[in-house]
Amino acid sequence: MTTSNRILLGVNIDHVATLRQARGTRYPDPVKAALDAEEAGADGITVHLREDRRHIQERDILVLKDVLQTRMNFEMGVTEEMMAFAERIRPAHICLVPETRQELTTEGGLDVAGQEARIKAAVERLSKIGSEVSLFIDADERQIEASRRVGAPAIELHTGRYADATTPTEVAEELQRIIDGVKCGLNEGLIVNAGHGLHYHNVEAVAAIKGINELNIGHALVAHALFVGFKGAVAEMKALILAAAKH
Ligand SMILES: CC(=O)[C@@H](O)[C@H](O)COP(=O)(O)O
Ligand SMILES: NCC(=O)COP(=O)(O)O
Repeated sequence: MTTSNRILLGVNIDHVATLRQARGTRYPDPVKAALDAEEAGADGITVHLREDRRHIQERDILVLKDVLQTRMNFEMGVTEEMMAFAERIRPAHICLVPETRQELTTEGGLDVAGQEARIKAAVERLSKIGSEVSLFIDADERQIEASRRVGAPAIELHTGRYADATTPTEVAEELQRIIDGVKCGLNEGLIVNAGHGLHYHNVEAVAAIKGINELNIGHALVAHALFVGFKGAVAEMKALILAAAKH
């Protein structure tokens, strides 16, 4: 079991593309954001090619594939279209996420326990291209155990419920759920990442959990970048999580 204090920051650039797609312009370019993020200390770049293409486009992924200095974490729904695209791109990391067309954002984790055969087949197929496959799941023992059974080397715990919690009791309960999930994942021999809805005001408690490998953060960084620039936003977040992880 790993319990090191080292923690990585994966910068999700989806919402740079959201702004571009709002007007159908060529700017702002998520590729530039990715390169700035790397300069500011990002350990990896996360992109979610949604089925409805509301933000990231194929072009973004193709260019990123050629220019990234770090590594790409490609988030995708479990569909034949995405599987074929991933096989073409061969990203270092792939995170399988649940997707419904109408959702505002990713609501809840992938139901691995409820569709083990389908997810196992996807993990096997994507592992063959050399990608490290991760499953975006709720911090739920049943889902974590199923993730190990289907052969995924990594999981990403969905921190959205923690981020959305409003009362101190609710925040403490949701944080505890993540702490227990990390412990369970490590006991199952999995690499444990976390993300969704993390912000400058709520990230420290999660970064302080021993054994988390990487936090994936996007929306809050893009929002803060409006005021301090993308490099500044990433550098601030990186400093915050490294300091929290040291304690
Ligand atoms: C899976 C995940 O948590 C991110 O990819 C997130 O989904 C990106 O933002 P949207 O959900 O708004 O597309
Ligand atoms: N997988 C979570 C992610 O990449 C970033 O989510 P958010 O910070 O944009 O909510």
